[in-house]
Amino acid sequence: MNAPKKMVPELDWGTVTRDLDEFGVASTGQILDEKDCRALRGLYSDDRHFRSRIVMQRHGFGAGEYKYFANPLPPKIDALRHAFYEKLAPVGNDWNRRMGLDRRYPETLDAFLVQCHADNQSRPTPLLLKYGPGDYNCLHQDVYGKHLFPIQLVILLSDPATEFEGGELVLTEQRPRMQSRAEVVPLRMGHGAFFAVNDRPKAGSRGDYRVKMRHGVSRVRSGERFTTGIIFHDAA
Ligand SMILES: O=C(O)CCC(=O)C(=O)O
Ligand SMILES: [Fe+2]
Repeated sequence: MNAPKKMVPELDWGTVTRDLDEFGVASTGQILDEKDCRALRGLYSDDRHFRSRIVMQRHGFGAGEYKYFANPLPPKIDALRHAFYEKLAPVGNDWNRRMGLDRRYPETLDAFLVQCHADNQSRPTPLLLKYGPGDYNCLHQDVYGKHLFPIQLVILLSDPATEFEGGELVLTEQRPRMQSRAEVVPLRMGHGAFFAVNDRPKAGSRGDYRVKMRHGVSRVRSGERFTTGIIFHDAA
């Protein structure tokens, strides 16, 4: 008999934490199989799953579109959001301590969301993004109010070998009084990356300093690219 398929894969959290600390971004390895990726992509055209649709060009965000999932979230997304939050909360707490911020994150996502909801940050933020030829996502930060969890996740739902060209995930790190550094994150279908939402501490020769991160997507040169984003704070 086959064992039931686990909803949440085991990740190498030691490596994830180390890469997040050093670079502000960490590859996850495979999180979703091809069937999961196709199933999530398949939800895009059915508006019952979503609370809103954003056409990026209308807001100057880039080109392409995305939709925020409505509650209840797809079970897979909800399971990953809960499980990964618990692994990342200690990293967030360590970052805040090193940046001199008072905010500490509770152990569970539900406890954190109670805090968000108490201040009217209660709209779910996980989203599905769709890019066609020529589309791109300008460098940005997913901040939706005063409650902010400092790390988020994106998972690629299309196959870069066969389904699209271009469309690389790009991150920039802005250092105080220095030029910005860029990082391009190669992703495979079903693989993802954790990255800093905005500020993070960076270890320097004279202690920690604060760097500002932004993320975006370079121009899709051909084909269609889907991703799903898991942000842990809810939105106002
Ligand atoms: O499509 C991507 O790779 C990035 C999407 C994004 O901006 C996000 O998930 O917050
Ligand atoms: Fe984003």
